[in-house]
Amino acid sequence: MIAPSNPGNAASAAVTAAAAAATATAAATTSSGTRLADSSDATQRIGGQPSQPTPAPARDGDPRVQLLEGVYPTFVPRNPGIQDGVWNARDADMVRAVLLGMDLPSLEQLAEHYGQPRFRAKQLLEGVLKGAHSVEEISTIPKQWRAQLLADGVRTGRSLLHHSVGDEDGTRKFLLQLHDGRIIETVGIPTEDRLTVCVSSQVGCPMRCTFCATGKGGFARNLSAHEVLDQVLTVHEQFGRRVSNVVFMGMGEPLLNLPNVIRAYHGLNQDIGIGGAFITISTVGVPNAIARLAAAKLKATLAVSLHAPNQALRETIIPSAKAYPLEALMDDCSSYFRATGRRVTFEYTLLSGVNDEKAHAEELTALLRRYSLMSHVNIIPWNPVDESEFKRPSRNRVYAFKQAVEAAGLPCTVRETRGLEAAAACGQLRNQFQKQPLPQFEVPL
Ligand SMILES: C[S@@+](CC[C@H](N)C(=O)[O-])C[C@H]1O[C@@H](n2cnc3c(N)ncnc32)[C@H](O)[C@@H]1O
Ligand code: SF4
Repeated sequence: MIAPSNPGNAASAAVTAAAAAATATAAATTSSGTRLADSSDATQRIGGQPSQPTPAPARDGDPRVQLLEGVYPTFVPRNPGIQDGVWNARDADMVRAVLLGMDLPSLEQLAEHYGQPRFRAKQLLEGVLKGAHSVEEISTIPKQWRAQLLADGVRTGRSLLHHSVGDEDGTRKFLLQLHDGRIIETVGIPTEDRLTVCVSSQVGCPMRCTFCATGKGGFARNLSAHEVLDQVLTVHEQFGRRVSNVVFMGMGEPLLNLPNVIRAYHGLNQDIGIGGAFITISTVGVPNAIARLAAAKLKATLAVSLHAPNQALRETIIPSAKAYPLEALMDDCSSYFRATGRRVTFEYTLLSGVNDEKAHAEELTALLRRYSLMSHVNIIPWNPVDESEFKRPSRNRVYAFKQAVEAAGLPCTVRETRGLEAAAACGQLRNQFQKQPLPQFEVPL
């Protein structure tokens, strides 16, 4: 593991400033021009309660990562404040409750708080999973209680469908408007026997990879677990079909939002019924985070966005690589494999004339073989992004690269480009609709 490039305090101060900037600009504008209040203000006023300061999230581990995770509050997290089996929830937590993503014990405590029998907790959960967008629509619970929950500002956690586009190959991209007016992208990718959802983990992304439309669009905040689950429920509803796979390959860097990603994983697994092996978490690399992911003992597949076989080239396309050198990243992948026994996938976005030479393929396979990770290479031909100087490689070039990787004995696939991706790379559609530019700032990794 590398040493931090910035002393902790300086890094913390920088990220705190970034967090404050994100919060200060949290008021957003809808497509119709209506200005929406920052949701933290809105929740503080719910139910006529006096303004309450939002509780600071717990910060264990690396403060550089933790501070970004805490950019935005998670309302009632899974197992909130449970210590020795007792939930020390305050009334203020109740009025901020979001049902989606709460686990059964927490929902039971919510029911008890209102003097309702425990079995009502299951009715709340099932109501939301079956498509209730508002507490009012959960018809299995008493009408009077519904009114009370509504008055207290208890939300289901569902977003508004803002816009959607479809392609003839069946892929559909959805823009979802969140509680605070911000917009995220989610994609449903159907095949005969699968429906995969490509979920976002953040509003924007602070990593600023040079070839990525999301990276160019700035960063606002982390998503809460319920905002990830909502994306999957939306795709399920829109396609009228069971979701089989979830990939964290939409907007954002999941390992900068690890607690919420882990909570979302458990919700996907336990509430929505998606097997852990059918969930993929993709990362460009965040110091200390891969070890924390290993410690969470998920069955998900780890996909690492490598995109270059050496440090010098990687730094030119991924700014955060300067703070997290390739060797340290590979050491962490190796430790992850030893700790979990799970194969790591390496993603390689192929950029014409930048990283697509045969020599790059050979260097890549030599690197992966050195770490003997049972790795698998997934080539992603670059999808054009407006105002970008990169070029998409030709089909011949893509398959020549694949052949060179396979010739060295490593399994390699090419990610099929669906029509929509070719027309609008990840993050680009959202950039067109998020009228208010998001702040740009450095992640002091
Ligand atoms: C959007 S990122 C999200 C997950 C995570 N932040 C990461 O970088 O792995 C998912 C994958 O999409 C790739 N990607 C981003 N923009 C792309 C583009 N315009 N064309 C092809 N792949 C792209 C990234 O390199 C990454 O491997
Ligand atoms: S590729 Fe991933 S890490 Fe890089 S800017 Fe895009 S979303 Fe963020």
